[in-house]
Amino acid sequence: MKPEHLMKEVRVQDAVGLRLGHDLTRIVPGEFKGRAFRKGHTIAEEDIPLLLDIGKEHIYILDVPEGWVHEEDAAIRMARATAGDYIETTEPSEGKVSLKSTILGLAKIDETFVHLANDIEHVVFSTIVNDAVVQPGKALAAARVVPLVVEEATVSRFETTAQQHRYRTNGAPIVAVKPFRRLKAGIVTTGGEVFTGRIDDKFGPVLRDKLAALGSEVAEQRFSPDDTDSIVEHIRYYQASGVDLILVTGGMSVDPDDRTPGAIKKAGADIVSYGTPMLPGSMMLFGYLPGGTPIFGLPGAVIYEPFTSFDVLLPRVCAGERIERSDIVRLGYGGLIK
Ligand SMILES: Nc1nc2c(c(=O)[nH]1)N[C@H]1C(S)=C(S)[C@@H](COP(=O)(O)OP(=O)(O)OC[C@H]3O[C@@H](n4cnc5c(N)ncnc54)[C@H](O)[C@@H]3O)O[C@H]1N2
Ligand code: MOO
Repeated sequence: MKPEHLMKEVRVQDAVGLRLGHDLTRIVPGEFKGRAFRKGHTIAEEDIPLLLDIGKEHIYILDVPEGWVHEEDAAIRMARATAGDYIETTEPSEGKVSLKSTILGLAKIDETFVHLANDIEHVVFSTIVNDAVVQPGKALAAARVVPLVVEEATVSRFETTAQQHRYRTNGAPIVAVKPFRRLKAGIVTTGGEVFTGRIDDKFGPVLRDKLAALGSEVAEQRFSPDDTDSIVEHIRYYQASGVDLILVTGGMSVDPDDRTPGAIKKAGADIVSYGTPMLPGSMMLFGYLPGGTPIFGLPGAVIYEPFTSFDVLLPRVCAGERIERSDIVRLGYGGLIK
């Protein structure tokens, strides 16, 4: 049985008093795109001109038989099967249900599931990318099916795929948001030109803004000449003062005065990676100090470029994720920003 045989087609002029089988969309370029009539709306005499304006000479009156699922019910079930922590689902509109964040946090989306789901014929499960920073109200995913009604098997296959995913991953979320922790960061700003006051420091304000945007803060900023032992001393000071995160700025590339990577190593850090296959931000270093405090070596580009490898890794650190070398290796693909 084809879906079109499940629906009764009625001329709009004959539809007064009947209930609409699905949302009807109106598009006026530059002005409006949205729902003009809601599913279930009882058609009145005065609706007929607008129905004709949006190109409807006939409408569907729907009677969904056993074994078939209306697009709205399908979308609701798909959203329910995938929504995890800090996600709210919208009412269906034009057959679509969105999964929106209720908080500021890190988007967690399982890419493997998304591909498996969209391999089911008629399923549309569209998401943003994993590990993006999301604001409250931001949609992470939207679910719908293509025809107005689908076979029950389509929806139940989607639900089973979601269940199997949970089983396979020990309950990992399909679409969820991880809240950020409130971290206190200590900054060590290197560079003789800043230390001696030849130029004004630009790293402090940039890092304060980036941390504040994620709900964290700078506890203190200390300045150091390009001297390994001095940098190590500042790192140790922050370790003793118990900050959650240490950011060492400048001196990350190839000049003889670039001491930062050596100093971070000398402070005892386990270096996850010096070098990040993203541009800009390729000279970034990331590691963990004994005791587990994450430490970044930040290249000069962070004060100039709005989006670098630091903007990819900082949110993950704020969300409490442990960064492995494989996470950094994967940044190369799609990592050429500029
Ligand atoms: N021959 C090569 N040159 C460069 C390489 C390379 O691999 N080979 N890498 C490039 C990349 S990528 C970057 S990023 C930059 C900068 O690296 P550094 O982290 O070593 O930056 P610095 O040399 O310390 O400073 C560069 C520039 O930025 C100014 N600066 C630094 N800190 C501050 C501050 N706190 N406030 C204001 N301005 C600051 C500094 O005065 C310099 O003008 O290297 C590329 N070059
Ligand atoms: O480390 Mo640099 O940030 O690639 O410009």
